[in-house]
Amino acid sequence: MKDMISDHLIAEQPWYRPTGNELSLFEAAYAARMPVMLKGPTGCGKTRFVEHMAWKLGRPLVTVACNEDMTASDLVGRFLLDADGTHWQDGPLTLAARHGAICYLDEVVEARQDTTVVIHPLTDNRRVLPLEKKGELLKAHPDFFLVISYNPGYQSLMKDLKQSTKQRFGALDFDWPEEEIETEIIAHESGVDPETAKKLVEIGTRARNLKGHGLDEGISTRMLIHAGKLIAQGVEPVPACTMALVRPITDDPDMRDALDAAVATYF
Ligand SMILES: Nc1ncnc2c1ncn2[C@@H]1O[C@H](COP(=O)(O)OP(=O)(O)OP(=O)(O)O)[C@@H](O)[C@H]1O
Repeated sequence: MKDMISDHLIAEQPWYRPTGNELSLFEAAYAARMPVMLKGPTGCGKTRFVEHMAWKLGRPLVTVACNEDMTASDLVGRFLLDADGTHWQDGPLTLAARHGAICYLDEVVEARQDTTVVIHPLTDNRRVLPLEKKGELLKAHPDFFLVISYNPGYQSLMKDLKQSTKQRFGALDFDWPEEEIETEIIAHESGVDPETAKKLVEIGTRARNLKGHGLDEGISTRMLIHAGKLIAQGVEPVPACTMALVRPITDDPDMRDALDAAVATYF
């Protein structure tokens, strides 16, 4: 089991460009063992930030992509039957709590509320995880730390975290970086020159202004990086932007025209 957790250690520094004081706030929260919620739209750097922090703090990182079919057993663990009989297998949350990893529950709002409540005893000063089926009360390793991500845009009355869950966390807001910083990120991650990266960011800014006027979500940093990677592969900028930025985000013909026009302004 020790070996399984060492698989989660991050050997090389994941490049992360800070956009504010998030590094020091996260470190302080970690030192205080105050669970952290990263709030922000899809593709704005939350996962990269957690990876960077796990590397910086020297902790293994166990990531779980949450979904509505996920059960408490998927997080905590279950008995498995094999040729030698039954044996217990820790779920990702238990693995992290037992060995002192950072557990990152990505898009936690996707999980049903009856699944999410299993984190409650781990996120207050008890720091325990009851493994009811196994009859074990696991005391979390002193280095165990819980991080969740949450996209406020997706929230609805049907799908939201309970107040009793929210109030266990400190929260850091993530958003699209300032243009200068996002340009640096696009250039670094995709390999395009800074001038092209700047144009992509400007297209992104225009498209983000359409959010709420026909677009559900703005073009993410991730999508701009995709466009940059196609350009770095030798694809002409217009088809690269059409493929990476316009086509994935909307099927509405008027919206596609508006985005195509934004691309044509810069390339
Ligand atoms: N501040 C940043 N420093 C370095 N890279 C960044 C930064 N912000 C965004 N990126 C880049 O954007 C990509 C997408 O970010 P990331 O995967 O962290 O998004 P996310 O917010 O976790 O999205 P999701 O909620 O969909 O998982 C990263 O792979 C990275 O290349």
